[in-house]
Amino acid sequence: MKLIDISMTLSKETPNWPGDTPFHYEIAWPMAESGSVNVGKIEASTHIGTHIDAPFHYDDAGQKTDELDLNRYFAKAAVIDCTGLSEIKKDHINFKGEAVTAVLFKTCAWQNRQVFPESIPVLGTEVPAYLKEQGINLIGVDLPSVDHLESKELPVHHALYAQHINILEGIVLDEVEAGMYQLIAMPLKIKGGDGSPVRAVLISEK
Ligand SMILES: N[C@@H](CC(=O)c1ccccc1NC=O)C(=O)O
Ligand SMILES: [Zn+2]
Ligand SMILES: [Zn+2]
Repeated sequence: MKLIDISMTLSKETPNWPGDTPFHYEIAWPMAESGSVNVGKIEASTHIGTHIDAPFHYDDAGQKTDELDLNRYFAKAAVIDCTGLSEIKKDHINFKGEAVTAVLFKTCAWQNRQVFPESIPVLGTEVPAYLKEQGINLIGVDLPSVDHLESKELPVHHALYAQHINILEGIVLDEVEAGMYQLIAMPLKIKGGDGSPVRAVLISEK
């Protein structure tokens, strides 16, 4: 069994959404003071690095992070190569496989993870309904958002939500071949949360 880590490293270099809270880690209580242990503390946006959006992120009445169904984040996943596309259309989504519930889009459009990208590819408006028909309840992107970065209406977030499809963002798929995998990307159990960083991994089916 081969585990493939598809998570971003969290550090002060991890780019945050413009204006949002950057990642910060420090040792709040060093061994020299506590006498026995180093104890760290962290501060960050819940939308930093590799993370999931809880529906509460885009709907006041939506599910919170601690209310999410974890089965969605332990899923048979198809990685689809969309490298070079500026809009991902229904026709690009061709996976074969039984019981696939997650689709991960490999765009390779966010190459330098030290900086926030200027523009990113997005999903076509017909894609969410099509994915729902295929039994998909989670999508993942190797990008900081599923919508255009300057969008305030977040039409793709809402179109996915209308089809009860959850969102995973900021995965790293550069070295991952298109194909079938088992995905594990568990959110933290943050009470009332709007999202959560995750440690996302794939297990190769080969
Ligand atoms: N939709 C993005 C985050 C996002 O839109 C955002 C994050 C922090 C501050 C503002 C944001 N969006 C709109 O102004 C995401 O899900 O990570
Ligand atoms: Zn997010
Ligand atoms: Zn999002």
